[in-house]
Amino acid sequence: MGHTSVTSSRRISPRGSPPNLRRTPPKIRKVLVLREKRAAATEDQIMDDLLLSSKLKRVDSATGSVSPRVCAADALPTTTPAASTALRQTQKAPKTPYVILPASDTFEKFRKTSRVSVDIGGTLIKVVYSSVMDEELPEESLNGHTRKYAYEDGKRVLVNFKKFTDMDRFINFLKEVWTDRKRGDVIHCTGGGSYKYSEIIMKELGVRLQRTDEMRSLIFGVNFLLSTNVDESFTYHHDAIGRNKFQYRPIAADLIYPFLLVNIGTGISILKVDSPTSYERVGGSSMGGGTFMGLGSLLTPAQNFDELLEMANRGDHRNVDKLVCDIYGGAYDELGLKADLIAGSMAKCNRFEETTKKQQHKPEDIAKSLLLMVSNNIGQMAYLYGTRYNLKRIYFGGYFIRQDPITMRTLSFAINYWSKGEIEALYLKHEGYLGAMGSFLDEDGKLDD
Ligand SMILES: Nc1ncnc2c1ncn2[C@@H]1O[C@H](COP(=O)(O)OP(=O)(O)O)[C@@H](O)[C@H]1O
Ligand SMILES: CC(C)(COP(=O)(O)O)[C@@H](O)C(=O)NCCC(=O)O
Repeated sequence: MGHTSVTSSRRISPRGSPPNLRRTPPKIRKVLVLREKRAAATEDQIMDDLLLSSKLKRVDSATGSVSPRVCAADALPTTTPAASTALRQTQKAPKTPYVILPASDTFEKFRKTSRVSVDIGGTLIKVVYSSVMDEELPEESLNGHTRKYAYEDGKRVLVNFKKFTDMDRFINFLKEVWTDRKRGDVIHCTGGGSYKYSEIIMKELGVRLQRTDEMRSLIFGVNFLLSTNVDESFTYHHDAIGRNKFQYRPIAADLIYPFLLVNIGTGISILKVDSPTSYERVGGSSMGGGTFMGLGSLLTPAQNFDELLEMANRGDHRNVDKLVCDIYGGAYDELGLKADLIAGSMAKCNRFEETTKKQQHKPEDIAKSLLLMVSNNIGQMAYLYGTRYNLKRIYFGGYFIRQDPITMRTLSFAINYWSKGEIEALYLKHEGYLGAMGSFLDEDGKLDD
């Protein structure tokens, strides 16, 4: 595999091995490292801005038309004044991305009682819960929508998003925030853990559990987010500068379908979605986020996902991957394979030969190679399913993505390269919460008590 590698923009010599940072004179190396660090910090800042503001270019996903940078929340219907919130704890505007529920009979009830949902997957516990917000929102946190709008209807119902890696912490958190819960109340649940941990959850929280099928939850979730949150989905353009790397891709509710959803959690589920109620899981793969974490923890000293990802962002995969130029001495022009394409992931790490036996490889380089290997593979698979079902938009969900530049660049490159620009790779702000969001909304789950 590894046909769709994305490599760093440093130029490689056509008939030699690629330049290596370690061979660069120390002074220049220092400058290069500093520059890379600064670039990474800017990237983080851009990602935060992306999630909390609406100052990015908007290109309509269906028509391709570019719209002015209007505010996201303006597109939401106005809410009616708050009903009694006596039972509810109120809170300040969260610092993380949230969704303000639109006014409709369905959501009105969340003003009066708490609604809590959890998606317990193979790795992470994702919680979505409602809260009432008592203060007006600062302009920035409102995705740019005007102060007037914020004052108008006073209290708002927010949907909050939080993830846990630990069951005890998750339970304790809910005990703290879900203060108005009483016996007979329901916690909405999805994911494998909604079976595995049902008894603990019910016993500890003293509530009943209502289960929604994982795939149904994903579709409900993505449908709600795409149709409610104007700036939910975006594209990633690695070669652009600054904010232009990201473009929002709003889409009219009646044009959302059909699309392909590739959910990258511990493993991968691929769904062809024709409508909120008509969908099919057309494929899957075991080479997902769990693989990146598992192999990453075997092969590097990283202590957690964030460290591993950060390592990958510093690494140079060309030290561990065999490129086309390592085999051909340059490009393989007859097949259109560029010299810097990955020919074999981690192929430079084999210790079966005398010449390579004693070679040491940097963990950063291994982490980068691993991330590229997993993302390339997913990108190509997504493209193949997209083509098979003639779908023009592929939404990527799941906590693996983490809006990471390398991951998004690799996925987008693969889709764009193989489909010759016919299929678009799209990302979601609430990528990791599709399942939890869907079960939050589902009224017809199965009660377990
Ligand atoms: N803080 C984190 N801790 C663990 N895994 C993380 C973290 N952030 C991102 N991930 C990635 O997200 C994957 C889990 O994604 P998720 O969508 O929550 O799947 P699941 O439902 O299987 O838990 C992990 O396998 C890992 O690759
Ligand atoms: C079993 C799962 C649906 C569980 O979801 P997850 O916890 O990974 O989000 C998923 O891991 C998966 O689809 N795995 C791939 C299985 C396959 O080879 O089709």
